[in-house]
Amino acid sequence: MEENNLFPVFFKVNRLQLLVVGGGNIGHEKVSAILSNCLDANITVVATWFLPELVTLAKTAPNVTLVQKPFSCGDMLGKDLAIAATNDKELNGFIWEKAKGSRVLINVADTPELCDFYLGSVVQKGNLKIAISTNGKSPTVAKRLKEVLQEAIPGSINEVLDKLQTIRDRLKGDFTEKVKQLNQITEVLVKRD
Ligand SMILES: C[C@@]1(CC(=O)O)C2=NC(=C\c3[nH]c(c(CCC(=O)O)c3CC(=O)O)Cc3[nH]c(c(CC(=O)O)c3CCC(=O)O)/C=C3\N/C(=C\2)[C@@H](CCC(=O)O)[C@]3(C)CC(=O)O)/[C@H]1CCC(=O)O
Ligand SMILES: NC(=O)c1ccc[n+]([C@@H]2O[C@H](COP(=O)([O-])OP(=O)(O)OC[C@H]3O[C@@H](n4cnc5c(N)ncnc54)[C@H](O)[C@@H]3O)[C@@H](O)[C@H]2O)c1
Repeated sequence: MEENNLFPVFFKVNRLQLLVVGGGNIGHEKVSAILSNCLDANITVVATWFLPELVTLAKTAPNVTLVQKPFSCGDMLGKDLAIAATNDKELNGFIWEKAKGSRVLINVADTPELCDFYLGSVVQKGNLKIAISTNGKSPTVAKRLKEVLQEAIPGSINEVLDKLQTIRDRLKGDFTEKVKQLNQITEVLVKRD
């Protein structure tokens, strides 16, 4: 079996600078996926034309800038993450080269082998967030699994998290003692009878 070496992390995209090149279906899909997690994400979208839905969406987000022009190397300046989502594979490869030259992490939407990271399918229940990846095998399965988990996890999980945070802040004792107590309190979450 092929190895799955992906290491999941959760980015604070309102503290990073993102570049998306391409404003068609995929550019729109990626920007919309980011904004549904963080409406104040900092995103510059560079494209020769934009899908009207993306123009409408950008108006709802305070830190999204649409720049209508062909991609140029300077667009990579000061960026932390980039997504190449144009319909030109050769151009996407060129954007990848520029990102690597600037040490910017990049996702090339049509070429998983060139991706430093994948976008995940995201389950959200208040403060709980679960990101799903199929190692690029089937984003559709990731989407379906998201639907299953979204249904299965009760909305009350957010209250549980809030209460646990209060308890966590109140607990006295050294670190080991706190961890022991938190594990005892949360044992019910995994108990089967
Ligand atoms: C999870 C999600 C996040 C997001 O984008 O928001 C996501 N794709 C989603 C949906 C989706 N994408 C595609 C379909 C159509 C059916 C199909 O082709 O399967 C559907 C389903 C649909 O839309 O119903 C087509 C597609 N996707 C990629 C390629 C290129 C290739 O594989 O070569 C092609 C073919 C292009 C072509 O043929 O032209 C590549 C990638 N897509 C990824 C993520 C990364 C791997 C994630 C993983 O490890 O599982 C990766 C590798 C890179 C990346 O984009 O980060 C999002 C779920 C949204 C949700 O949760 O609702
Ligand atoms: N990762 C995924 O989830 C996924 C899913 C489906 C398709 N894809 C792939 O993604 C690619 C994009 O597909 P699409 O449907 O969004 O295409 P599209 O035709 O809808 O949009 C293309 C975009 O690229 C821009 N563009 C083209 N040349 C440019 C340049 N020189 N500078 C700046 N912008 C430029 C256009 O202005 C436009 O906004 C395709 O290769 C497709 O196979 C990826």
